[in-house]
Amino acid sequence: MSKFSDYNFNGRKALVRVDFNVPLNDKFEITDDTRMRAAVPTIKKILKDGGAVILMSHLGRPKDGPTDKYSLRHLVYHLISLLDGATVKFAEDCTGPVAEKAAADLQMGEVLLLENLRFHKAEEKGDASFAEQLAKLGNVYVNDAFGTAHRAHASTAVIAQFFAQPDRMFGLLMEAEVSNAEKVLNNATAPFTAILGGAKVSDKILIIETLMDRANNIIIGGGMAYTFLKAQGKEIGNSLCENDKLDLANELLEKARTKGVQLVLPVDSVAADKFAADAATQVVSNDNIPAGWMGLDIGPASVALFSETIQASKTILWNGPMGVFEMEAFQKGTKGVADAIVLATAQGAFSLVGGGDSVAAVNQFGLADRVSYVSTGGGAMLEFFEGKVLPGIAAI
Ligand SMILES: Nc1ncnc2c1ncn2[C@@H]1O[C@H](COP(=O)(O)OP(=O)(O)O)[C@@H](O)[C@H]1O
Ligand SMILES: O=C(OP(=O)(O)O)[C@H](O)COP(=O)(O)O
Repeated sequence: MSKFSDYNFNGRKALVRVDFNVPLNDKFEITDDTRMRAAVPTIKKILKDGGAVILMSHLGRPKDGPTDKYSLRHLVYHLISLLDGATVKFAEDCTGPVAEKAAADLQMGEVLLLENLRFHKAEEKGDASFAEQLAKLGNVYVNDAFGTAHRAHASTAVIAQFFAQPDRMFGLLMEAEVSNAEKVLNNATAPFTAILGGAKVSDKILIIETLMDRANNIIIGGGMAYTFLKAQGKEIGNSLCENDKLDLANELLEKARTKGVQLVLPVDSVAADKFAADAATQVVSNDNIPAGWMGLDIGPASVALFSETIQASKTILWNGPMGVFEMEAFQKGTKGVADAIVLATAQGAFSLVGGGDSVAAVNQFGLADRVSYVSTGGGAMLEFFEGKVLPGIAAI
């Protein structure tokens, strides 16, 4: 496999898959640019060599084609500033005549950002002819999207077959992420605690079973917890829940018991009467969320319970906020868990925090430099720790 730093991009148009799936607020402002900053060294090296860069990414999970909310156009000005004023052009589509003309007109030293790949259903389907159309835009392929390496999509995995060696490779971010994750995986000291939360329940619940082979403790908070609580017969009101995963949740609770893995669930929640920053709130025990209310954060007793396990751990892996930390009323749980991880780290534990929103939370609290490693990948990092070869890595 060719090594990115040894490759000379002079005169070449590099098609670079990045993960620019950054959080945006309702004014389309970027609230955390970690993933963009993390891709800058790769982009700069190609430009410095005398090459041109064509960036491909997804943003969010658009369901019905092009929508302004999910347009990568919102990222252009910030990208220009991160690249010290380099020329950044934008193509309104990632394939077809618009993209082809923009790529053909692109000059060496310039950057072209393509519109959201997921505006085409073919991307997530891993459609080979869509991948081939993307591949035609450049003459070398660089995968720097660690955060999306667990997806077998057209731009992350299928596209690689259209580039022969040495014209396909990982970028600097992907190299660094994989090497760090390998180091942690091979040197993890017990007790090993995985902390899961967030809102991508149907995806990430599937990871728990394999994680049980590695982790001594699995803490489950955030939106992920309520499927487990409901499976235990608790009243969760309108909290986030995957009703078709209730049996799986019960099986996982049973497997944890059999394997001697401590699966820790929240004991209380900050319940809200609506999903809004100005909602009425109350702290309730988790068997008692009133009908019509929803758990939007873990409560103080849960923070204390989780902190105890975290502080007794030597290796800590965290993906998924404990609540809707974007709203002030629901950020105490995430902050409390972050504080416990920082304390454990100061006492010698190795802590790895990953995922677009989890990293945004840690940055928001000013704690990013007090954990051992911040990863751009959430689901990707978890699947790596399951021992899987991620499709984006295998394809290269
Ligand atoms: N109890 C909850 N109910 C609804 N959403 C939640 C809850 N707890 C956390 N979230 C949301 O989960 C989102 C992050 O989930 P996810 O994408 O899985 O994390 P990451 O991006 O770190 O991998 C955040 O936007 C947060 O508001
Ligand atoms: O944000 C991401 O993953 P994460 O929420 O697990 O950190 C990646 O950009 C992948 O996005 P996806 O989960 O919509 O495929």
